[in-house]
Amino acid sequence: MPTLTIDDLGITTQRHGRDIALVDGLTLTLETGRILALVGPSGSGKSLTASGAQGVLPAGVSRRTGRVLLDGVEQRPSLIRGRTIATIMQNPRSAFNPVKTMRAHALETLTAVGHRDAGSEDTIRDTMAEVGLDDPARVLGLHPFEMSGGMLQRMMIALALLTRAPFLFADEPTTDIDLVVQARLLDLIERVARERHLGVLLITHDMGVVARLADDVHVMSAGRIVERGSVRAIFDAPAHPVTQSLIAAHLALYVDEEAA
Ligand SMILES: Nc1ncnc2c1ncn2[C@@H]1O[C@H](COP(=O)(O)OP(=O)(O)OP(=O)(O)O)[C@@H](O)[C@H]1O
Repeated sequence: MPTLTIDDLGITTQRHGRDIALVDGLTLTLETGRILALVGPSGSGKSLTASGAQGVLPAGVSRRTGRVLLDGVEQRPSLIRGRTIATIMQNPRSAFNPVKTMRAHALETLTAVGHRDAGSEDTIRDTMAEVGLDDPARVLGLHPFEMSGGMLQRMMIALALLTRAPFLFADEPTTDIDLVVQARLLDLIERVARERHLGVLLITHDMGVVARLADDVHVMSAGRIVERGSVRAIFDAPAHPVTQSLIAAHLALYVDEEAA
């Protein structure tokens, strides 16, 4: 079973001339066919972990340590991006080029990963249908501004699937989307991940999403993983105070919703 390991990742920034650790000695392993949720409070380093593993850090931060291994063999981050790891991001609207159609985006994705051929248009349409986009032929001609956030997020999932990458990083994939559409998109991500046997790193601060989708959970706090376990073990017996407070916040919300 293919595995992807992020080994000893360390990311820093400079403040007042000194190095500050944002991610510190982080190691985790994804397996195909399993969904690993990386949870933690805002600012704990979840997004930097995902971007650092792919070598696409924002300005002002740098990777000091760390390797990415595929089945135990070290990989260059620039070579695994797209080919080994596909990504779904938080704000689909900002992920698309506003002047390009969905067809142009899809063809660009296939070209980038070396899968473009005579059957490309059929493959694209089939994949769009797989993620629930009705009338793919029409949608292929649309620009981002002609589509809803939910449609764009489905298209982003379709682009991720077109790469045929065995691993998927989903960073707060439904944060900017309304609640009903959110639930459908989460179900979709779970369905395609299970059907295609993907190894998923699901970044979220929402324990409801974790309970719904994940197999395993790693909890981050201040740049480190402070607790690891199966979803059941984490919910049944959370050991670290950060895990306990994430679960308490989730249960409080749940009780409020029940009362409303
Ligand atoms: N470009 C940057 N320059 C300096 N510090 C940064 C930069 N990007 C992120 N940080 C800091 O790194 C820490 C981790 O950020 P990160 O975005 O990974 O957190 P997160 O756990 O994903 O949070 P959220 O749930 O809010 O997205 C935060 O303290 C953040 O302020």
